[in-house]
Amino acid sequence: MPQTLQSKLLNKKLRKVLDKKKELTVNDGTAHLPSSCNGTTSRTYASIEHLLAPPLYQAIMKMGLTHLTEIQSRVFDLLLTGQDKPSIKAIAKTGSGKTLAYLIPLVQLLQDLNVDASTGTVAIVVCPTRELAMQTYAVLNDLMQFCKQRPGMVRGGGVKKDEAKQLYWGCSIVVGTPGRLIDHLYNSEGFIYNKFLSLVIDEADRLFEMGFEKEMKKLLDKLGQSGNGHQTLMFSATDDTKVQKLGSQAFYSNNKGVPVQIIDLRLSQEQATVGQLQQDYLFCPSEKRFFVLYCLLENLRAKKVMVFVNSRHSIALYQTLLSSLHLQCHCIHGQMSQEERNVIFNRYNREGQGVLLCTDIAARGWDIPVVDIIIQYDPPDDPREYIHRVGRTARGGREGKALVFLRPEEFEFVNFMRAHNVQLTEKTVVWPLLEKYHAQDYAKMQELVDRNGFMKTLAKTAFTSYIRSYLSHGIKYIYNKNNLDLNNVARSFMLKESVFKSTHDAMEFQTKREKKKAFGKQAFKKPYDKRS
Ligand SMILES: Nc1ncnc2c1ncn2[C@@H]1O[C@H](COP(=O)(O)OP(=O)(O)OP(=O)(O)O)[C@@H](O)[C@H]1O
Repeated sequence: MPQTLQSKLLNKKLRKVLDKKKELTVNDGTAHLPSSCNGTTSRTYASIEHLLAPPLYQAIMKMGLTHLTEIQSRVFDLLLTGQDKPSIKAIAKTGSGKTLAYLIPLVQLLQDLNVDASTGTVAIVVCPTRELAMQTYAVLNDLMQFCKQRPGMVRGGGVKKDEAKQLYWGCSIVVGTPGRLIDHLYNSEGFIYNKFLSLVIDEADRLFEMGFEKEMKKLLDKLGQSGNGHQTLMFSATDDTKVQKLGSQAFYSNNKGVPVQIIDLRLSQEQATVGQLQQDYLFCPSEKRFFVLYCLLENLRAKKVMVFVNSRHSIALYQTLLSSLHLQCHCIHGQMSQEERNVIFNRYNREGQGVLLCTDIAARGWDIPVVDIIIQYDPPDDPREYIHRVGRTARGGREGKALVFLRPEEFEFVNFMRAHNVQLTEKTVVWPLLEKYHAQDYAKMQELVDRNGFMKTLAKTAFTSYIRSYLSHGIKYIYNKNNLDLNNVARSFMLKESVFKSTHDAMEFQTKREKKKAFGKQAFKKPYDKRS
């Protein structure tokens, strides 16, 4: 499709500004050098003031940013100073400041082009979860507080009509989740994006995985029809060869000759996670898992803790049991209503201590202030998910701890993670002390399940979900069903014995359930609500 006159003019204007900037750029040779402790380089925002429009610089100063992080420095060199407007694939560790690395150049782009509400949307940021979209939108709002343009947000769970109205009034940058973005691109007449220039895909490896790939294809197709040729900026802390193919299609489907640059900060570093993160594992037999979790949480009452659990049923069970002993926990999972999710997300964000029981919807991108420790009670799906989960702590140069529960039979996990550049150290459990101080209270929780029919049903459902998720785990040689003693597993769900006679029975049950899910009415009800 030929370029429109308007977009040509827009690109010409942009090139002029960029040329001017190139002349002004001074590389003092100190960029990218790590500074003392807080994860930033020695390069300051003051030293790049000339590359930034006054309203943007003013906002950056108000946000208290002084130094650039390495990823910011590398991305700005390409997007703020280069003559071309390249597409970028950037991989940098969790908490390294990727959000500002892409948002600052986008806001600067608006100033360079002097766009206004009538120009429509010039840039779109896609995020895999609603909370991540909200968080990114909040940072964007801060950055644009002195700009004349307005940002917008569209996400599952939001009021579609209000979002459409907001788009109609003109949002220069729109942050959103894929399903809702597609919805507006196809159905909202007031959504003007014929001068669209930049697409950001945050948590790119997640967004090109199964489950999102169809939506992403649809999104790219639709944006491709805008005909201008846009840059694509992909960011993540991890990469995956399985999804690389689809990801590279995003670069080339509508780039109209836009060059592609790769920034992979992992190559220069031996560890996949940040240095100030202490990572431990503990061996714990199946039947003792919840007992040990309870003891840990008792001892961590004064800390801010996130506990990753693989099913919402387990979350419901553990939350009820723990609160019966006055150990209050927040919980968040994909089946909660959006309002509930917002309330919990905001409350946990504000609190200085407390426990959040969560599923993997909280694994990626969440920037919660000062989480002290991440506990992976149930196993992560793969090394990438492990890296994102532990990345919720030790952010922005701060220190943090992470602990993963392993059954003794799962010891290979340690070597497996070492092969993925994650070093774990063993934490020993002093069993006699735990028994001495906590066994009595634990017995009270056991009694609660024994006596209460509702709790027993909850425990059975949680157990069933755990077994199903264990049996479908991708790393079979580590999470091996053959060495799973179902009765012992049942004990950590406060049950006397397993619901199934064998793992085979559990598999059968799983198949029936899945068939029902695939062909039942529920499967078609809310296609975009299920994952996020
Ligand atoms: N230049 C900077 N100076 C000080 N703090 C910064 C800077 N850049 C980012 N931060 C802070 O560091 C924290 C982590 O940033 P951000 O959320 O962008 O990380 P990320 O790389 O996107 O992490 P993830 O991969 O987990 O999504 C945030 O609290 C952010 O405000």
